Amino acid sequence: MTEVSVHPALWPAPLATGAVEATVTVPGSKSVTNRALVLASLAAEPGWLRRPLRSRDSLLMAQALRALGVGIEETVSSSSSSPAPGAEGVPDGEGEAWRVIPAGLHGPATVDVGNAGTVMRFLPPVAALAERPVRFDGDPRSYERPLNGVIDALRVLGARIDDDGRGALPMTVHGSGALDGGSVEIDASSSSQFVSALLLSAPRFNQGVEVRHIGGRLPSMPHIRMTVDMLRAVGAQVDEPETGGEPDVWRVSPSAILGRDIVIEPDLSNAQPFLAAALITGGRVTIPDWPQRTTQPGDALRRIFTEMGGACELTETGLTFTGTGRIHGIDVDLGEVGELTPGIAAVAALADSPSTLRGVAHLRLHETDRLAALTKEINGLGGDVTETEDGLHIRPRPLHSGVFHTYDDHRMATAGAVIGLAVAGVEIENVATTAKTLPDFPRMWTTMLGAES
Ligand SMILES: O=C(O)C1=C[C@@H](OP(=O)(O)O)[C@@H](O)[C@H](O)C1
Ligand SMILES: C=C(OP(=O)(O)O)C(=O)O
Repeated sequence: MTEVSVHPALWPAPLATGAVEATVTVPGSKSVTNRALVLASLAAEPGWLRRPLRSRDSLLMAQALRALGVGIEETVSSSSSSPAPGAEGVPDGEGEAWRVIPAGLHGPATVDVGNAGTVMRFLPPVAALAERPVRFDGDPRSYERPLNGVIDALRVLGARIDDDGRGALPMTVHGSGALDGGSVEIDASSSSQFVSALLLSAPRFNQGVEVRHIGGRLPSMPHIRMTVDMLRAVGAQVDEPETGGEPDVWRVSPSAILGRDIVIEPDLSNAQPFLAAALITGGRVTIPDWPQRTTQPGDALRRIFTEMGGACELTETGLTFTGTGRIHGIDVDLGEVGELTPGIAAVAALADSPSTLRGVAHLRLHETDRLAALTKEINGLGGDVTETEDGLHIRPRPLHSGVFHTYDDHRMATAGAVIGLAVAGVEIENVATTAKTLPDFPRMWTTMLGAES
């Protein structure tokens, strides 16, 4: 639905000429921003998001919610603007804030999901609470990404949805202004976002929801934890496996959602390429405001990149990661943190020993088939990667120059840039695709390298 550029330019990935020494401020988390937008839109009173991510995925989310009647006002926090009551810990002048003013949700509307999993999965339950039809459409790839868990579940919970029978986009949700809710079984082994989607809107369902996962292994559990934590922070009552509930069952009671004032954490998955730069070049990179406690999967990088050869220190001010220039291979199950796979594969291709990345078969259904794309592109530079049933074997080889294709996948682009630090002549096709979650990536990358010692 959104225009995709036909002849994206090649971006020469800069080669590192020394150890990277930099402090990199990373914009807000996509996953936290888009959950916060949904919850604030369903709330009983206005709320604030401080330091939200402004990227394609979050702007599509905001645009869709506005189309359903929600007011989302963008302001720049400064001493001249009046801070919301209770806004703590955000100094004046520190970036943007979005004020979200909930309203009666209504169609008719068309939602462009782009290729955002969070938009295509989190918004159909919201549309089911709206009056009148809401049509969902998106990039060609969005038609191929699984949505059946959400569509089938919403039908069981009382919604009327017209799709073409494939359980995928495009589709129309015919909302009636309310949804019964109740109990539903889903197979969420292809995406944790099915569970998150149903839970996020559930306080507003007449009977709340009970979601029971009945399929194979559920990926990305930290993202479900994030959903549960954020629901509890807005006053919802949630029973879930990790706090004594039944395994694979989540329950949300009907309740009002409180309007809150929240500061969005930096996106730790988008910190990954910058940490990788320290690891690869034997440098040191600091990411300010790295949270002391978080449900973001990117926090696992502290452990994973340490095992691959670096060291890190988490202080009050942020995370400092230091590399030695020696990179070790790793045998790791990434099922909980699948979105880190492209960046880890890039580092693994430069290591001194082989790696096995497991537990990520569902990545075949992400922005692109990430297992096929990583295999093809790393091998295209002279690498030796093979796909397994649920991941990748990566045997490091001397790599050479070439074009690294991205398949409209932001994390392929940043993975290619990481390889380009160590391999001369790597060109990234369509680096602009990083705009999905990190629009300023090329400038941030060259600024970081400008600070090489
Ligand atoms: O809920 C979320 O914010 C996300 C959940 C994960 O999706 P999958 O469970 O489909 O992998 C993750 O990969 C995606 O980047 C963001
Ligand atoms: C899988 C990802 O995104 P989405 O939210 O579109 O699923 C990702 O960002 O790595």
